[in-house]
Amino acid sequence: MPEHEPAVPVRETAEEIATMEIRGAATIASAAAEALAEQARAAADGGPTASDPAAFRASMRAAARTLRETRPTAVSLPNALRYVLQRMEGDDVDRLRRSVVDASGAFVRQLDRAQEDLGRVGANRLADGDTVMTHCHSTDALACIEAAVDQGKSISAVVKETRPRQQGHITAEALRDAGVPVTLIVDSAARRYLDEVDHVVVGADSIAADGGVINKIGTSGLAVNARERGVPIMTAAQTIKLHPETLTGHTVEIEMRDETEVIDPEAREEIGEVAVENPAFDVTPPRYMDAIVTEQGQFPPESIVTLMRELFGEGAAEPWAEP
Ligand SMILES: O=P(O)(O)OC[C@H]1O[C@H](OP(=O)(O)O)[C@H](O)[C@@H]1O
Repeated sequence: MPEHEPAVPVRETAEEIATMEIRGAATIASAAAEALAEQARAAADGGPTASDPAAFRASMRAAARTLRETRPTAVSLPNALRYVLQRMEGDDVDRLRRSVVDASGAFVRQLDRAQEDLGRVGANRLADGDTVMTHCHSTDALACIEAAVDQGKSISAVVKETRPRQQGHITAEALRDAGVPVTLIVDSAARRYLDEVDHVVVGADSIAADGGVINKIGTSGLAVNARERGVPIMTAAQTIKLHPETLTGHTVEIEMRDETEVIDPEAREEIGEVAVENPAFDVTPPRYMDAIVTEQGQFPPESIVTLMRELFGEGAAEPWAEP
């Protein structure tokens, strides 16, 4: 089987995911599904892949591998690739192309619907007059707060800036646009402000079979503090965040990012011989999380395995693997 260089839009999307120009687990998933549709169009358009179904399929698998290799932690990415590639079918290139483009469109529509549905579920947990605390920027978490506002509830927010990349700024802007009064704080002020907060709402990049929540670094400390203060904490996560490989004992790889996100080169030079580490995510044990809110309703973290089995079976196929 010849090596296939993915089409330009796939390489561009992969680069944007790796550099976090495209970021957030749900956004990464829809960008990856759309990139596969672009690959299908390009592969059907010319060259050996346009007339050879086997070459077309191989080019789709190669594109999926390129996208898969960008970032390791958010399972929404491989789940998106699986969804599209498992629906690739047909004996000729035209049918194959159509099946990929249709599956990609269906995936993205499903993603949007799921976010709307989970938003309503999460909103039901919030009461009029509540103050919520957020961590990082999660479109699933925002959907819950925005749905509560749409239900006519008055909600305020304490937004953690979320070092090192300060995605909290994106959350602050989004909430401000939704008419939510926002107080932006540094991460280390979170415990102090928990006394003024009714709910903590976070997203997830992956959810493990034991109910462990893998989310932006700092989530686990926030959850432990919230429990100590008696503030309920929920994770808003569409079911594409469920990590099927954890059903068979695999752990979720935590992405380690570059030290330049933590410290600028000049300060680094001055500090000299010390190690700098930059894990992007951590794991919150299920006992510190009150609920996982999905488009299928809310679940105690320990029971999420039942939903995972129902949706993903016992394993996780890798339809992008080389034959
Ligand atoms: O899918 P949605 O809810 O938008 O985001 C889920 C999570 O993805 C983000 O990761 P990163 O910023 O890509 O590292 C954050 O950890 C956020 O909580």
